[in-house]
Amino acid sequence: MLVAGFDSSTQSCKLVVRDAETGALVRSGRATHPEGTEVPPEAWWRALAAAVADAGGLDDVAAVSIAGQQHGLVALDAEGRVIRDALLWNDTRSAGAARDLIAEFGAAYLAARVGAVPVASFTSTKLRWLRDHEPESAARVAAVALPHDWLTWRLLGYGPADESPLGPDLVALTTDRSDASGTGYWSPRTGDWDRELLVAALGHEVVLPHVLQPNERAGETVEGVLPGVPRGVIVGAGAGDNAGAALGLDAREGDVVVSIGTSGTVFSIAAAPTADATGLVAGFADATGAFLPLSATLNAARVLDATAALLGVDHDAFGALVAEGAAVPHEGERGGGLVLVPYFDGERTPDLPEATGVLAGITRATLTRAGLARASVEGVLCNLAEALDAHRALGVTVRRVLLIGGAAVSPGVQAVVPHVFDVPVDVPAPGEYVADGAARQAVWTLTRVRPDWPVETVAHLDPADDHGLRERYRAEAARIAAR
Ligand SMILES: Nc1ncnc2c1ncn2[C@@H]1O[C@H](COP(=O)(O)OP(=O)(O)O)[C@@H](O)[C@H]1O
Ligand SMILES: O=C(CO)[C@@H](O)[C@H](O)COP(=O)(O)O
Repeated sequence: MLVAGFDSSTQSCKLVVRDAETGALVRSGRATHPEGTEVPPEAWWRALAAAVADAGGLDDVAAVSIAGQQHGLVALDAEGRVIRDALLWNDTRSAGAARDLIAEFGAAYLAARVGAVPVASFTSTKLRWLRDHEPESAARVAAVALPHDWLTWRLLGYGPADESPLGPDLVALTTDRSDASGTGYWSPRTGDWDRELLVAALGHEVVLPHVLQPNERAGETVEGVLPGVPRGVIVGAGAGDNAGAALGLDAREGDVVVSIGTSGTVFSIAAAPTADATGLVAGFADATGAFLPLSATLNAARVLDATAALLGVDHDAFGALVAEGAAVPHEGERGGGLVLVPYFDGERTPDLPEATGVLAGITRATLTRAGLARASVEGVLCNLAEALDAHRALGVTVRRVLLIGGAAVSPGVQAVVPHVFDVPVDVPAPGEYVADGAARQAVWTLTRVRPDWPVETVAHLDPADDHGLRERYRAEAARIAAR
């Protein structure tokens, strides 16, 4: 018996088809998403269809789940049509709306009520932005969904009357605990939507998706929904991508997952909900019925992409340059060496949406290609290590880090990791762990038993001396925050 899992992520849609019993990868598919921080959801649906075609169809698959990028605002009108392009998690135009909501309710109050202090990424702030900047669109909103909710709805056959077999039944929208917890108007503590905060953000009531439990069915597919998708495939609840990755890795308490993809994320499994009034750690829910304290940064793999592009090298040559730079001792370098604070796209953790990156410690000796490559990796990792410390401050147990995401395989990243993280780091075999989590959920939904598939590790990195790097990074980051 086969199952399938999707990861509809920021940059692409990835699909894995796995054997339900052993977890063996049978085939996979992939398609790219458009660039930009506002995207027509239709592009995700086209990419999902292309990923299905790329994988040779799902005719032999018994169950499927969709995980996806969190927070994105999909606003639907009463006819089930998307009202405007979706504003994604990395769109910072709603930074002012986040400040307004915090001013109205208070950071500590919101953290206690919905587990997190809103930042520009959260759906609630995007709704407030819509109310304030596009009031005609805001007035037409009849339902609000997240990317994975909307894709699940479409896969079940719902959508505008002329585009879907089942038509625009908004009440058929579903989501899961993990993605609901990233909206800013769902409480991980009570498990309920917070409609007062929804109305405070948008200005009026709307239909919100029904929140499914981790192994609950969203429904099953019908005829004619998508080429390569037969009728009768069981559709699981889906998940936010980070909760999907935690499930895909079978992460347990004591494990902290650090992902270096489009976003940088640090998340851990917790038995009880968290509420961090500093806003550094969002108290999300996970995809197993537990909780997922999470910090997300806007600046991760793309900082390395940008630095590699500047240096005119590909990923492999960039990794070699970083490894070369990592061998250079910091001692004796006046100022201690280059420090790159990587706020290229503004930053979310810490909450500095208007910030830009800074390169400090420049001397004639330090400003080398290898030094710059190394500093870019160090900066991205130090930013994530600061977030890890914020988890510890909340009482999260940190026994080891699991390093995943597109850039985790880089030898340059792996050369720097021991000097930044003060706990052992395991690097699971390169894979699509978000899509794998969705596939595990599909099995769980189908059989009522959470699968126990193995996870292979390809590297184990023990902590090493940081040569004062974390302290120098902290000083430079503090200078930016103080501005
Ligand atoms: N060997 C590598 N070294 C550094 N970065 C890499 C490498 N391979 C992929 N990446 C980067 O990883 C990012 C994609 O990460 P991924 O986790 O797949 O994305 P997403 O966050 O969209 O799911 C891209 O920015 C890509 O350039
Ligand atoms: O905003 C968050 C988590 O809070 C991001 O993790 C998004 O969920 C996007 O993830 P990727 O597409 O980068 O994997």
